[in-house]
Amino acid sequence: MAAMQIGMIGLGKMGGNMAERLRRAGHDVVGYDRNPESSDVSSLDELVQRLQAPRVVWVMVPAGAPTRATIDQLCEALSPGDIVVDGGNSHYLDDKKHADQLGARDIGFVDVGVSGGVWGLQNGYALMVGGDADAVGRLMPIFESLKPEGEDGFVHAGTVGAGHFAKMVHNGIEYGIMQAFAEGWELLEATDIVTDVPGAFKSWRTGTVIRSWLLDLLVRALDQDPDLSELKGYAEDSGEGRWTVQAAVDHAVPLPAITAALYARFSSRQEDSPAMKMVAALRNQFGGHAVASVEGQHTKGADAPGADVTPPIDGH
Ligand SMILES: NC(=O)C1=CN([C@@H]2O[C@H](COP(=O)(O)OP(=O)(O)OC[C@H]3O[C@@H](n4cnc5c(N)ncnc54)[C@H](O)[C@@H]3O)[C@@H](O)[C@H]2O)C=CC1
Ligand SMILES: O=C(CO)[C@H](O)[C@H](O)COP(=O)(O)O
Repeated sequence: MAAMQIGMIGLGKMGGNMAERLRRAGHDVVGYDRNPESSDVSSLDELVQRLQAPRVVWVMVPAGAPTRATIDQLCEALSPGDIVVDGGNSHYLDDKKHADQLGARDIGFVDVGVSGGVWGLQNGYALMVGGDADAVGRLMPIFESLKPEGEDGFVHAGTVGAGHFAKMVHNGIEYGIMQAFAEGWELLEATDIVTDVPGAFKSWRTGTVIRSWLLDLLVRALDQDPDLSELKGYAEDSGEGRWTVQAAVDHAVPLPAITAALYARFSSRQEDSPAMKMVAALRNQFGGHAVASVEGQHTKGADAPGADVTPPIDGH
């Protein structure tokens, strides 16, 4: 596979390792990051000057405003025949705008959904590519070096936007799988029935229907902190999950599992649940059911006749 020259913008957890994987494969990589400590050049303009035309520049910065600003700058600095690759987790609807903006100057655009996280340097990166066949063909030596060894780990998913749409759905699935593992773990931990919870997860790594890399990573996390006591039950999201749900609404496709997983993250960020306060207040209003006060005590409803503590639920 022919060695190429490529500019990499954004040398963080992803771009830094991707640049290193490309260098190990023999490519000439010039990296630019706004953080001078990790950058090979002092500005985006210097990066462009260091590259020989026709240039390839891979953008690997946070999605949204940083990616848009970088593509605006590249549109000014690059020349006809060059190609810009957006490998960040950008919204798929941004891709058409970027392709049109760059295309007006005869600069090509390819969107790539990248998966592999901080393990990609050693394992390779799965790539989901959107763009026209000529541009994608020119980039194949780069893709071949980034992807994992073997047949899988690469798809030319369609025209511009298809790469990021595929990655968005991938991440939606990621939300659902993680949530299912997390809920299973909570149930096992909440009961005394299985006495070796980490052992149960370990045993599932081989031969089971649910063996997977996420399961391997779950086992690794429990090895490091067996009951996750060092963590708070708080999970951020960076956009892909909500965009998956938004796309599902736009196309009237039911995604109950992925949607629930997204909402579970929102719930994790609440110290208390305003909605559940209202549910408690309404139960108290109509049924005189006990509520938990902010002091943590169960109290009777002030005006409800005969309000008392809810009896235990008999599940059988
Ligand atoms: N971390 C992950 O597991 C994955 C991340 N991604 C996506 O890859 C992109 C990069 O993510 P990470 O490397 O994890 O983030 P990061 O925060 O580790 O790195 C981002 C880098 O971009 C630099 N940067 C930000 N704005 C810049 C600008 N205008 N010009 C030059 N450099 C700039 C920052 O200084 C930083 O070094 C994001 O779009 C992210 O959503 C995609 C797949 C997996
Ligand atoms: O793309 C990824 C993994 O495939 C990134 O790690 C992404 O940040 C995960 O999404 P979120 O931050 O919403 O959990």
